[in-house]
Amino acid sequence: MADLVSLPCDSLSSSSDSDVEAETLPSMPYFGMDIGGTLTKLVYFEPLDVSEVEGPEEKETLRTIRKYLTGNVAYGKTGIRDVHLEMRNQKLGGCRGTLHFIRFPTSEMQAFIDLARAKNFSSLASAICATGGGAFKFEKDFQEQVNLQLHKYDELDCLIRGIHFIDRHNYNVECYYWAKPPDSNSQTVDGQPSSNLNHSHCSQSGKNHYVNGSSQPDHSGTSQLDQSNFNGSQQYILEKDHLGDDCDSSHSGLDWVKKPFDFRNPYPYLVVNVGSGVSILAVYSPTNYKRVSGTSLGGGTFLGLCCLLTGCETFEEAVDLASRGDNHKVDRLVQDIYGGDYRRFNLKGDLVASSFGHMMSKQRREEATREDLAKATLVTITNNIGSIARMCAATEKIERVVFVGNFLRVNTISMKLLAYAMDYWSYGALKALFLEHEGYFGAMGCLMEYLKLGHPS
Ligand SMILES: Nc1ncnc2c1ncn2[C@@H]1O[C@H](COP(=O)(O)OP(=O)(O)O)[C@@H](O)[C@H]1O
Ligand SMILES: CC(C)(COP(=O)(O)O)[C@@H](O)C(=O)NCCC(=O)O
Repeated sequence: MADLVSLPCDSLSSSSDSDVEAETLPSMPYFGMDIGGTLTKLVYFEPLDVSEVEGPEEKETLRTIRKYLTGNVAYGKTGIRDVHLEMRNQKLGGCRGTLHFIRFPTSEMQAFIDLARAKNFSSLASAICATGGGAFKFEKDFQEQVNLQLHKYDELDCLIRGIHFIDRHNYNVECYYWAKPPDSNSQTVDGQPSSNLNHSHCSQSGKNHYVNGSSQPDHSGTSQLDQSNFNGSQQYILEKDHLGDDCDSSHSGLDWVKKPFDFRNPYPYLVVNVGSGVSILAVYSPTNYKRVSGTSLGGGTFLGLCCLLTGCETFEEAVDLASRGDNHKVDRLVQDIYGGDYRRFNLKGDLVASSFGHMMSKQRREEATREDLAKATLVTITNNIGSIARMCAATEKIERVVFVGNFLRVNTISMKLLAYAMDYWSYGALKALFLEHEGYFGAMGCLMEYLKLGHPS
């Protein structure tokens, strides 16, 4: 089998395509694989025409693989193709085709290896490109059981490359944010108690004054990176009480609305990758980034704790339970401790003072439902991630914070809470951004490595 096959499509594409570098693509099939702590993500590029491939046996095997992947939306009991994320008519290395996005639990890796053997994958390629911790963990299994080498790439390099590639190729659709509705100051959310956040800083421009003479910053959404309260710490003593009625009482952002964001010139920005655990990166250019922090309290923690506390079995079930719960039955609020607001430091009574703080009471434990426990777990993990992200943004002096990772899948509660928290705690200085392909950027970046595509400009 030849290492390189002639391109099935036009091999020399127009010079205006920034992503074209290689004149020949490596052997098909074209896969990028990200073997994460919980989920394995596969990005499969399906060229429009495979007729140029040499050898009838190879052609047949390629067809079988293509038919299996694109003819199904579910694979076995746990594999899923996210059809809604499919990207058609994409040009990669001079070749047009469709990008498909597939995931399965990493715990099912043995079934995947068995499938690769059954589909005779190694007759087509001697190696697959892989990233994520599992690229290291499962390397020997692939080698011994399917005779496939894993070409390993760093997961954070792949993540950044994948973000830039998909954003450029899904222009105007990929990146979005959650915006507060025009009259958000007067709204409460879905009949829920009004606060889910750990901190509150009400905005009433011109009304309240600090002893150093500065007025409290407003929530206009304009950049205020140099403001003293950027990191949410309260360094000033208030001259007077300012917990007025016009404080935003909707502390969950649940009434916020989705809007597109132009991500063409995003630098510098922070990436908060919420997978099993959380990695936080500061990105300064397409090729310059650093990992600034991380936390072990991530998506795996949410799912693990939820399974323990509620007996649920899946992520979808956990999020659904949370959507019907009330965390205030579980969390202790400022008013549970103060009897009302803690006025001196601007903590409203309905803020969470102590996550799960009510659960020390036997009666409260008996009253809390599975839904309440799921919601409290989701809010606790989300707020903690938001808090750490906010501190990293302050330290790095960065305004845009992009949240990715599959923790955000079907999880608008967390997205809106993060959007709200970023905005509120920073007085509008920080903007939380989100990307449609949530957990697939590592796998996309890995496919780019395989195809030897350059960084999009
Ligand atoms: N179908 C699912 N099964 C398990 N976890 C899921 C699922 N969908 C979303 N999640 C959430 O996504 C997290 C994994 O995110 P991901 O970005 O794929 O990370 P990793 O690379 O560590 O696997 C899980 O911890 C869980 O919170
Ligand atoms: C080790 C990891 C990079 C693995 O990535 P994941 O599979 O969770 O996406 C990530 O879980 C992580 O950064 N954990 C937090 C470690 C810490 O900084 O405390």
